[in-house]
Amino acid sequence: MDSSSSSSHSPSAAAAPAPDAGRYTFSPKLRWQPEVEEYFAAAYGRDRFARISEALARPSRYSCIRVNTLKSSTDAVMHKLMDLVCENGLSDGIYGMEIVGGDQPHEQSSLVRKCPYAGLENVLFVQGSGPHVLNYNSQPDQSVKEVIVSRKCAESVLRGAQVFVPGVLACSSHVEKGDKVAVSVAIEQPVKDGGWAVGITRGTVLQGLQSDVHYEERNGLYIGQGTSAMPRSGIFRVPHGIAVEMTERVYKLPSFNDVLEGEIFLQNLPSVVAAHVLDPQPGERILDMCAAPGGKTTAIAILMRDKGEVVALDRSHNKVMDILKLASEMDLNCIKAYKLDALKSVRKTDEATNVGMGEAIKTLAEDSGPCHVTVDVRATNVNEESSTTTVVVQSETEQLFSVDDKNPESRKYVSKAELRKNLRRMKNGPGRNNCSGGRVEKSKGFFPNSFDRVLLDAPCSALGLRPRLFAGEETLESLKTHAKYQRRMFDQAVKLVRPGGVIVYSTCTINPGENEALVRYALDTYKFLSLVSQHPKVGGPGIVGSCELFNKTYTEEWLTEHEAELVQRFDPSSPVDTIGFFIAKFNVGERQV
Ligand SMILES: C[S@@+](CC[C@H](N)C(=O)[O-])C[C@H]1O[C@@H](n2cnc3c(N)ncnc32)[C@H](O)[C@@H]1O
Repeated sequence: MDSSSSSSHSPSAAAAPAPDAGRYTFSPKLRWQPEVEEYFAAAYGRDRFARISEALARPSRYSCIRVNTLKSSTDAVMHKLMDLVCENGLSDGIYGMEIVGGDQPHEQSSLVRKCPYAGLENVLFVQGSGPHVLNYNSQPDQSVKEVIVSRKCAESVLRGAQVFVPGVLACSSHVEKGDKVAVSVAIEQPVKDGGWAVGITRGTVLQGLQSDVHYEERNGLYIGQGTSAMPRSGIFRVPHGIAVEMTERVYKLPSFNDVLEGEIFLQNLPSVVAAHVLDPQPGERILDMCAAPGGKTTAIAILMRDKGEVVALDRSHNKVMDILKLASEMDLNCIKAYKLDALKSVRKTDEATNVGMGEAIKTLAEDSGPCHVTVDVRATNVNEESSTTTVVVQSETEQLFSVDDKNPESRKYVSKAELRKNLRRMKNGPGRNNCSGGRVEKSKGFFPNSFDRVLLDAPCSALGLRPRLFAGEETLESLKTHAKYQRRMFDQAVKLVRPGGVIVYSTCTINPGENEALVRYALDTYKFLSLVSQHPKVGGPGIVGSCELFNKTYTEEWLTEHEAELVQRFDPSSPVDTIGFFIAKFNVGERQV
């Protein structure tokens, strides 16, 4: 759609102080629902919450890289990355630009460095930089062409992406392929009758920086400068593709696309820490309840030296495919990924493991007359927890059949080659994945007490992810809904872990209702759980006490001083400069029957 309306960008209360003519810095103000702001201010104190809010609106100034130590060493990867930084220009533009505040350019040699925290020797940091001052006035007589992008698009660009076609909201009238364009972001603003609106329709024509009556509103919201990859008409006509190749960015982070694939994984530091805190041991059986895209799953498998079993669940088919793809890239064989709603991950004990299989075999035996039935669980696709159980049955006449336990009547001839393949799988372990050609296995769930350790990296409000340019979509009500969902998931985790086992609970949100209040619920509900200390410890303590807000219509219990010291809370405004994240670790004692 190519609207001919001129810019109607709504007034922005998020505007920064007026910049020098043509020089722009990035200084967005993160907006919250007033009731949520009130609640967080009660939890953190107003000043600390303001600092957190400010930090959330910009990206971390470094990239964290986890090394696949089964394929390479941290030292070897460090040297390769240093070479890449120097030779291939991963550091393009990290130097030589004016930086606002104290974050000055680094020496090339210190761009890649080892993570300084004990226990995280498999982690490297690659330095980025910003915020940089943007200057559009190199040719003052020429009017500057502009592109305004959506908030989601801008958040990706701040993390290093290009501007893709669907992300463009508005553009100057005569943009041609190859033109230099200034890129800014349209962020939701409060509207008179309540709620929020972006106030700009896709296809809007912009009048140029100086002549556009609204250009002042975009102060503080410029994210960089780029070269248009197509004319304006294309940007609003084609469905996908790069619209603008960024050449100058307000924050610069080196790009790792297709770099050392399988050897490294770009991952937030707290996520790496969460996998280490779980402390998985080779040979154990681990459950990763909400696993996609598999960042923590693969970290766990590597810590186990690919020995044992990591069961990775996600409710989305495509996301399970992502896990399997990542496991395959990293050459990890101990990961088994299934599509399953984690809220239904406990299988009832009265469903005996092999009922389906037994029935299937009986039916077949009765049907085929006397036969010699061989069921080698390891040699076949048999999976007690899978809904596509396949049993290979060998009759006296050496014929091989597979029987689906959902449909015992069904018999399918299985070639000897297939059986040999299965035997090979038995020898080589469970296989890199349980899907081929896009097929993902579903699971019926797992029996109680069947895992040594469980990681519940819960779906959450994600209010710790950064950069985040708007937070008004979350209300107190929606925050409560996340918390209820997490409790139900935690209930499942408690059933699945064996006595003597471990549960690690984590989220990427700063919301105490999904963090400390979950821990309170866990400890008050399950007396056999104990909160334990964590290694490595990088984050700070949890939040102590409780809150009562809005005439006691909103109350929440958090932690005691002692408990707060045992959890890890990653504050985005701390010098560690990570996303907002929370980790709690529980030891599981004997249940009282
Ligand atoms: C925080 S992300 C997990 C990130 C992952 N642990 C990692 O480190 O790469 C949460 C995931 O939970 C999944 N999810 C949400 N509800 C679920 C459910 N009921 N059962 C299983 N997975 C669920 C989402 O699809 C999403 O991939």
